[in-house]
Amino acid sequence: MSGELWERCMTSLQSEFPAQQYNTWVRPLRAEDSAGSVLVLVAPNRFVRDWVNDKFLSRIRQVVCDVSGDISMDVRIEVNVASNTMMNRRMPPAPPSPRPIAPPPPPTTYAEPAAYSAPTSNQAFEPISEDARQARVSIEVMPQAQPVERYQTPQLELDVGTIEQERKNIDVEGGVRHQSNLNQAFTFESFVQGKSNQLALAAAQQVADNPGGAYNPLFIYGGVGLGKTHLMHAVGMEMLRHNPNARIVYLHSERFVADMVKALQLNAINDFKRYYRSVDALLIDDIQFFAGKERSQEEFFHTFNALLEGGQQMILTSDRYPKEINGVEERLKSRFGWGLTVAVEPPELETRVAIVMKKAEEAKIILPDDAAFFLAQKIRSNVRELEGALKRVIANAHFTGSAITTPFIKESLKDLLALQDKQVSIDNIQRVVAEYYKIKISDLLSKRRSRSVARPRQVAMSIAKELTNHSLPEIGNAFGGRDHTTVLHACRKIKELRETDTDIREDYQNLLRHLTA
Ligand SMILES: Nc1ncnc2c1ncn2[C@@H]1O[C@H](COP(=O)(O)OP(=O)(O)OP(=O)(O)O)[C@@H](O)[C@H]1O
Repeated sequence: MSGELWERCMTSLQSEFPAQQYNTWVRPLRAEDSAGSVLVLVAPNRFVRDWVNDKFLSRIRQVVCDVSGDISMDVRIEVNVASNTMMNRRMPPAPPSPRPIAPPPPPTTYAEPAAYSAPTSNQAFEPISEDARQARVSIEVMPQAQPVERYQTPQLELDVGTIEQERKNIDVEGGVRHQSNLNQAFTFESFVQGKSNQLALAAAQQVADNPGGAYNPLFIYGGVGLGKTHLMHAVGMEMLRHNPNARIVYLHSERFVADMVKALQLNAINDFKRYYRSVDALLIDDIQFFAGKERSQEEFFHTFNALLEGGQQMILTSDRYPKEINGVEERLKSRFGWGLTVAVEPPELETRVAIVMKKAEEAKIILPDDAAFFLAQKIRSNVRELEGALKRVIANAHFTGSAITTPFIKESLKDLLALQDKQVSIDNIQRVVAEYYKIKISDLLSKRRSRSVARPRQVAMSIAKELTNHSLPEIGNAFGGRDHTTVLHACRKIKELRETDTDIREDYQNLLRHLTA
């Protein structure tokens, strides 16, 4: 049986499985050419193999029989784990850089060997002196820095107000000084579990308990402000709890790029390489920012291979599924999927309520249930927005000395809520959806049934149901006098498509974001 047959089976499975399940369990399976009626699938790790064997094997077999036209059902599926040899085959030695970098002009104030004082920002990597390298000294007794040019990389786009730099976790080992940049508030305990994130949470916990194991790299993807960074830090914090000396480095991918550019300028690329290859765990956020940065991708590719071979854990996040990141080399994208890829979805109302309550508890404020519910119902775009709204309410309550109640929230967030109420009318949804799909509003209200109009209409109806308080008959009426059952059908259809069709899911997210921003 051939890989080509499996490709066709995958297409069929993609249309029937929810996207998250498909992406996590089916998509990483590769077919090996095999003789007769045996289909050999290769899973990236034991976890995926066992899960597929347990939950999906009979369905996969059925689909293989259907697609191959084997009505006798005489097909055997074997799921194996990628062997080391296979992994090695898939990791050929990297070709030389296609674009050799011209040596940078010598910096005027740079003295060799470089010596640096303790980091002052949350940058991850700083070259240190040869003396320090040989001495393998601890940070407390590091020789004072010479006045030399320092890395002045831009500040990370993080909530630095809440980030406590973990200077404790700076160590010098083999001449490399590590700084984790972990946010101590982002732990598993402070992460609220819901349907939208339970798989990602379970995977993150597994990685924390068994770093460098079967789920390497762990790739977490999903929309803005949904907890990807939080989960990634939680793994790092948990690993530190198990082993306080673990060298864990978190950084935004822009930081990796900036550090690399500086290292090139300062002729310190070997220090840069040594730094990133000597960690126990490397956590890189928003990997999509590597798009178009070829030299950084090249460097990261080598780092990635070195860490994987060394059994060091990597966790990566992105706003989209690895294969869908444009401007990133194929060889990197395929490597992103070698471990475990999990999605975080926007939380449903109950989870939003639980998150608001948790954040209120952390801030030590009393938030009545109805007030938490009100906030969670009103702010749906993402958790960061929700948290921002709660912070505003808390600040207002401190300032005025008032108790936090639903009327107080309404008053405190008057402008925000007015803006939302104004924006999220059915008229506005129709306008935004029509613009998005480049059709006329009148098409949405018409009787036209072509796919190019019918699908956007269903999307618009479904969003109207989600974002407004209008009843199904009211929504039907607003869409050219349609029956409430048509609206109900549209909502069901779009819900189903959001789980199976990446385009619709992204369209829907984009529209929601736009309408609730
Ligand atoms: N399930 C959750 N439980 C508790 N807090 C959460 C949860 N999800 C998100 N948050 C909080 O929401 C805020 C934003 O989360 P985070 O920064 O992890 O989002 P993100 O997905 O990495 O976003 P971006 O793509 O913009 O980087 C953080 O303060 C985080 O603690």
